[in-house]
Amino acid sequence: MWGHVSISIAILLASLLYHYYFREPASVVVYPETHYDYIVVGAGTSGCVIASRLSEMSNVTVLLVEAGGYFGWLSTMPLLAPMMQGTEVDWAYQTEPQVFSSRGLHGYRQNWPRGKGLGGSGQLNYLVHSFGRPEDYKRWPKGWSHADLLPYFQKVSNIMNVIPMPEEEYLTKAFVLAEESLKLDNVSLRKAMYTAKNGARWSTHHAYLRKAWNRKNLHILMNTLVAKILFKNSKTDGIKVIYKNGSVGKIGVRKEIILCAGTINTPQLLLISGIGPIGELKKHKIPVVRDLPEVGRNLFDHLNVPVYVNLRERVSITLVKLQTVPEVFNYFAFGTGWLATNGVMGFGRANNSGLLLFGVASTEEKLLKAISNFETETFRSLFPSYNDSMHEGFIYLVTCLQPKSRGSITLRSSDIRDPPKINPAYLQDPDDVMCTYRAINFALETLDTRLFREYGAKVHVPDFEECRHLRQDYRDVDYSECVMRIAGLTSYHPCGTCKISADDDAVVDEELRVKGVSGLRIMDASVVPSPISGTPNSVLVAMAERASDIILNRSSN
Ligand SMILES: Cc1cc2nc3c(=O)[nH]c(=O)nc-3n(C[C@H](O)[C@H](O)[C@H](O)COP(=O)(O)OP(=O)(O)OC[C@H]3O[C@@H](n4cnc5c(N)ncnc54)[C@H](O)[C@@H]3O)c2cc1C
Repeated sequence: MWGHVSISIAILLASLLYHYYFREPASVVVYPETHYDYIVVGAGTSGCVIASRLSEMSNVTVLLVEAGGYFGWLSTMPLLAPMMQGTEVDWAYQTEPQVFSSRGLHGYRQNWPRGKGLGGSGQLNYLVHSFGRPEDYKRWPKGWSHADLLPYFQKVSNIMNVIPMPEEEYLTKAFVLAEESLKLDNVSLRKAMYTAKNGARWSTHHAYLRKAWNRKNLHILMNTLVAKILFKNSKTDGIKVIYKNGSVGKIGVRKEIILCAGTINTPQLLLISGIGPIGELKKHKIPVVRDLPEVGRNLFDHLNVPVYVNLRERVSITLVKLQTVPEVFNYFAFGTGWLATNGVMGFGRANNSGLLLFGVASTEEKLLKAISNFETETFRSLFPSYNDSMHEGFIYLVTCLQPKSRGSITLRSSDIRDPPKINPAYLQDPDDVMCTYRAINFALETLDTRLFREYGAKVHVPDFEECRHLRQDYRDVDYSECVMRIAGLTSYHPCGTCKISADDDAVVDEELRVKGVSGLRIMDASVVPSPISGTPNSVLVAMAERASDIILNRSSN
């Protein structure tokens, strides 16, 4: 009898799991209707929030169009996120060769991964949570001040399940305690926060879209590329789409199209649709709908300098420690242990200097070289643990939080399938060099504190041929500059290419409406007007919540 009961329970559990994970949600469609009230382009961090909130109104119809499909199980494990880069769920962009940076990377190009599929880059990212600093928003236009966004930040912290790194961790403790000993202004060294639930990734795909994807008034069209926005007398008429099989279609819109395709693809789509600097449109023989000179400009990103710190004590995460049976068992049975985290233990700031403490000592050469695009010599020089999976240490990712360099997105061709030209112009502004140098020194100062000294923390100084004529010491500004121009890496935070502003030079107004046309808004990282002193994902979720209220003419609740 007990045998039958166990089998029945097993079948019940299996069918529940199957239904939870594999059943196609009712909103997913293959053949869309001819018209919708709202069309949301891109199911990434922002698009999932917008589509979910708009479809709460049962009297409107919403279509969410996404170029990719579902992300696989790998995306659920926080620590394995880098393994998805370069796969079919990544747009796998590369920047143009950089003039002022990236000298230790193949072709002087940075890899710029972007998520492709339900959840977008939020399904590929490292889950670090931050809302930046209140003063960041002083430069933002009306309606987007820190006070305006605060109710949304509070709401989002719950919905996105923001949690801290585990309490008992050695490196976190050393990092947080270091704050007391530092004689720096506005310093804060905190335990890193991230968005996860029961050891698994928690993105807007989970927190918003999954809650909405059985609604009758929401349709989700996957594996479909939006190729162009169509206009009739400067008012949006619909979208031109390319389906997976290559066939082309048109879908009409009654109220609004909301672009949520991200910092790179949103300006690309606008340009191809005839909205952008007239010179760029003419160069590609694109009929002009609206001359908007700022489309694609104002591109900014944080440039991270990886500073490796050797440790004497066994207090970091090494590959050997990760591959033990209890570690793997604890993850799969209880959703705990290092595999359940993103490995980021501390997040620090002192004025415009930023620090992330990544506690994984081992640097798996094949994977990290593939994702960073580092040349072998650069990689081996930076990371003494490249061939030793037991080496103890950690990586400080050091950054200037308010970079001044600005780059651009321009077209390679008028075909949406051709990747646009990405030029972040890292370190073009000399102030960014000094700002990054100060951040490196901030990192060094944290190491000269009690617990880090007890752990035997000692900074590793890379021996780059190009910097050998200089004093091999990060405290030497010329040496630090040399290293940052060779080894600085994207932090994956590009924003700003369709900035919000009340000024004439803006792409969208304070209500996110694209200037000079009607029925078109943007809500994604491209509208962020100036850098956030932290990570952008949670800020975008809050902004998308506010954008939904603006579109539906609701107040915050
Ligand atoms: C590797 C990596 C690590 C990161 N780590 C962090 C972190 O730890 N913390 C943090 O806060 N931020 C992090 N970020 C940044 C953060 O994830 C992004 O800023 C955020 O996800 C951007 O959201 P978005 O809505 O602007 O665009 P996305 O989330 O990129 O969404 C855009 C969506 O639009 C779709 N799309 C694009 N073009 C088209 C088209 N023509 N037709 C149809 N669909 C289209 C895309 O496929 C995608 O799904 C990271 C990013 C990456 C890539």
